[in-house]
Amino acid sequence: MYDCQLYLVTPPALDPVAFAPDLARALDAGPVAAVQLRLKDVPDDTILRAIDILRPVAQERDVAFILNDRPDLARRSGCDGAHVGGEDMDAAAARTLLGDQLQLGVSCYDSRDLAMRAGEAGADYVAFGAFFPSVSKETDIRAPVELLTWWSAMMELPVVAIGGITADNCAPLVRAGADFLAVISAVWSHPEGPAAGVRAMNAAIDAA
Ligand SMILES: Cc1ncc(COP(=O)(O)OP(=O)(O)O)c(N)n1
Ligand SMILES: Cc1ncsc1CCOP(=O)(O)O
Repeated sequence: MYDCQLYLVTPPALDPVAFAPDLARALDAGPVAAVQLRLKDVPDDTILRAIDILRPVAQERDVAFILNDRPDLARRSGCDGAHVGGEDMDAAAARTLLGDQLQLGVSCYDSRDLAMRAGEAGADYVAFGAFFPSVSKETDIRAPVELLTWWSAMMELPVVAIGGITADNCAPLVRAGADFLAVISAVWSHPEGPAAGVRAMNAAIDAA
């Protein structure tokens, strides 16, 4: 059995009030290690309102609540951490904004160099991807599975795999040493609903 856990990233353009019961049902179908709130191109007060509504749903279930892109807002709103990528800020700047206590995740795409530097700058996990074509985010990057093998053989720091991951294609990522599988559509667009999506992903992780 591999030690790999599910990491949920929220779907785009969500209404937090309508989404909260879906999130609760998905987490109750767990285990889920973390939820990342990922809202793009919206004002700060929209992000803060979504945090107010959704953060307790995760934290009451002992699921870490991570904010995408905005370590500054994460720190002042009770989130457990923030996730940043190359277009947001570098890992050291994010660590400074978060302080010592909150978790920092850093997107490293398919770059070994970015990952090494993120680790040195105080990341709590590095993320590689996209591993497969994603309907949720356009990207030409295709991270090879060997990146996970290389990282996990060499480093203690946890590694997240993201991008087009489904119950049908995740086994090689689990076997290659991914500590977390981050998904959007495999859960939120599952034909039988998000709880079924969580159950299918966890069954596939267990079967890997
Ligand atoms: C867990 C995780 N990994 C990677 C990403 C992608 O982050 P980024 O490259 O900053 O792109 P956006 O998500 O901001 O579009 C992520 N969000 N989460
Ligand atoms: C945020 C992000 N970064 C790389 S791919 C991706 C989207 C992941 O969503 P999905 O699991 O639907 O491919």
